[in-house]
Amino acid sequence: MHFFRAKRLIEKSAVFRVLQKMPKGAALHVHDFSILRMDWLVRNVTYRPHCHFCVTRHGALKFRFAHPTPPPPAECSEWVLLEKYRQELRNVTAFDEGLLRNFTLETENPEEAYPDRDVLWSRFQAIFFSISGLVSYAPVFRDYVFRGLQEFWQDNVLYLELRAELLPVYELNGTTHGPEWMVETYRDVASLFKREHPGFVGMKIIYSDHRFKNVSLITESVRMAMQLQTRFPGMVAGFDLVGREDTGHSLHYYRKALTLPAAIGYPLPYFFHAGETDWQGTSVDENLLEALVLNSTRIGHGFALTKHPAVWTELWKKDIPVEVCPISNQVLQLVSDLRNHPAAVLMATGFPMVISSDDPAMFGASGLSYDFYEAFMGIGGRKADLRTLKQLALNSIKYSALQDAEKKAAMETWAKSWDAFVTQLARGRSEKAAV
Ligand SMILES: O=c1[nH]cnc2c1ncn2[C@@H]1O[C@H](CO)[C@@H](O)[C@H]1O
Repeated sequence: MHFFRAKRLIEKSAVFRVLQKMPKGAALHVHDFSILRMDWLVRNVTYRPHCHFCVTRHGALKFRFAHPTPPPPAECSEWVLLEKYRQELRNVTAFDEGLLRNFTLETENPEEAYPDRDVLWSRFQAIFFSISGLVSYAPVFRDYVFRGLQEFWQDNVLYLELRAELLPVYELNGTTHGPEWMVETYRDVASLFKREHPGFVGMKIIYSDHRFKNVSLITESVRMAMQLQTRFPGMVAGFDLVGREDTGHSLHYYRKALTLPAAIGYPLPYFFHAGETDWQGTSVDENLLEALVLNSTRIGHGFALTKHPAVWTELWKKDIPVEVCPISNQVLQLVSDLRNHPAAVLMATGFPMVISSDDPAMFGASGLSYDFYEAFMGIGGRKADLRTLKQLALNSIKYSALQDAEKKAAMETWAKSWDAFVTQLARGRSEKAAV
């Protein structure tokens, strides 16, 4: 059953409630602006003063906080002050519900709404475009990151690695901040969160750029990744390329840019998206081979991996895990049957993997529990049990970009909460048995 239809049933299940309480370790594959439930953007952010919107030629909503009202952008109608617009509406609730629908891919009938990947990915990109005007406003950005961490922490996740594009963040007067400011802000917000939540380990950034850019732009980004990592070694874990893989450039196309760090003797870690497709034989498949050759630390998705036994074997030898994101694959790659997800083959053979949620807010999910549910009930098969779950949680810390000492500490923290979780689970069982 498609996740959009299964969601309510999942939430009612006893398995899901256990998974929510389970210490899941780390979220290693999540994208910057989709870590926090979208309803916060509607209920909180769009109600802040000076929020403007306009409608682009393609019918997408664009947002901007500004004072005074700036001239409209080229692709847009006039800016409308949202506060004023709402005052004139008869039914604000319906408007807000419409906004929320605009901010997620959720729908009753996904097969009808998204007949193919083109329709789906253009909606997906349009949502990122729309919400970026809200999240990239400096005061919102700080709150967004804090609340995003909170959402994962409440879901019993103690550490995150975030694919972040580090696009400019703006202030009310129109001034903007660059990537350094953003990494500093991520760092400061994460340490504030850590201070307030003992047991939380922190977060790192995987600087990511879009694979529709040409090789010279990506060369600049690779340089930027090295600069950022040199300046913030504890915060910047490495580099990745994001965006739709089959219409974007291949890793091979970027070869010159991506081999630059090695050529100058700088070991820049890579965390490539590769093989995020169920259609064999495209350059997306070849990205797997290229990711291996480029020494990727982990493989994002690796959905196509089982069709390439030689790459599969090599990755295994080098202990390079795949980051499996079941709900994302179902929604974005139109995978209908998660029991036959390639990760089921990988898991049955013991290939290293971690479970992550990619863009939970986009899919109407949150944290990691929904994806763990799909991994446990679908991918893991009939015999998946507490040991399976424990291994997946352990893997998420083992394969993280934490340094050895940090990793050891994270492992200890996680192990304590795991023991408490298992004790509680056993107590629950014996209480049930006594009734
Ligand atoms: O599953 C995915 N595969 C490839 N790119 C993705 C996926 N999810 C999100 N993004 C990309 O990440 C950017 C935000 O960091 C978005 O622009 C989106 O295109």
